Amino acid sequence: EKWVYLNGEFVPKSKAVVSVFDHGFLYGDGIFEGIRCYSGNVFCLKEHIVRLYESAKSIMLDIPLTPEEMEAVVVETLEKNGLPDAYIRLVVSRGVGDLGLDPRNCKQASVIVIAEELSLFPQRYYDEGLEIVTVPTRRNVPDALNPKIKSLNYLNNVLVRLEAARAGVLEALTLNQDGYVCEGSGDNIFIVKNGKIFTPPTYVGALEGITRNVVMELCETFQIPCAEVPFTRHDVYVADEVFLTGTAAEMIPVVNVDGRIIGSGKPGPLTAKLTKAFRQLTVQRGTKVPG
Ligand SMILES: Cc1ncc(COP(=O)(O)O)c(CNc2cccc(C(=O)O)c2)c1O
Repeated sequence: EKWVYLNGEFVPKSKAVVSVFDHGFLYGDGIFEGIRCYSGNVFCLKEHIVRLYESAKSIMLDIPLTPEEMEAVVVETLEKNGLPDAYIRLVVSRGVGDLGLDPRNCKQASVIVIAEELSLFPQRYYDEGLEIVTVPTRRNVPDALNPKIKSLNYLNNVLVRLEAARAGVLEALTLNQDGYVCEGSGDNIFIVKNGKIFTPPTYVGALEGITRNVVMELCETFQIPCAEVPFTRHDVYVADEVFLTGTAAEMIPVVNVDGRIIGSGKPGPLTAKLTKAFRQLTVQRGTKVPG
């Protein structure tokens, strides 16, 4: 049976429970990270931990572990479960309180680390490309809840994923309140046009994805011009290539958006080049799990 790290100890998966008075459950008052381990290498662990503690600071949530201790807990959870390839879900909630909203009544944050096998989209979509649609549900307004905070408030994302499912596709594109393209329900978007790459700036309302940042760094390495500029659905439709990025999704080509065939209708050459380089990085950059 798998082990889950729960508030300082490892418990069997079947016994990994939190209180109904946990404000992560009652109000979504908490933050999380999705991290991936490739052949014993926890990819970009430090970057994920930095984002976790920034999210915590932003919502004034005190994490009862130092970043170094948190990194060690992630590594230990992988070791304990003997998983060389895994998806890690790291959750920190405000913890147990009373039924009132006030977070000051929560004495101790809950810290949970889960390690599971995971593959998000079937392999053939990586080979052939995804079809996605734009959905009516807009992305959260940034000054209501900053999209750079990876919070447990994922109902907006869940509703987007529902609308994708109702449209018969696996992922959706969201717009912000001004009609600019934002991101998918759980991944960032990139478009390629005349050898240049574009991705929405986070102020449009997108999460600052770790994978997104790695791709932008790879563009620098390959001297491919890459800019964070707001763009619209029209720009997506007329792009030469489109792909999505995320820890769960990794890098996945998109070949059809709202019925418009993207470029040749096949995954594009720049997408392939960046994906190959990304794959090489996944076993190089990160923290090794001993044993
Ligand atoms: C809204 C959003 N945007 C972008 C990403 C990609 O960020 P990273 O490159 O740092 O992973 C995410 C994170 N991706 C994410 C989080 C939780 C669940 C799922 C799912 O698809 O089930 C996906 C996300 O939730």
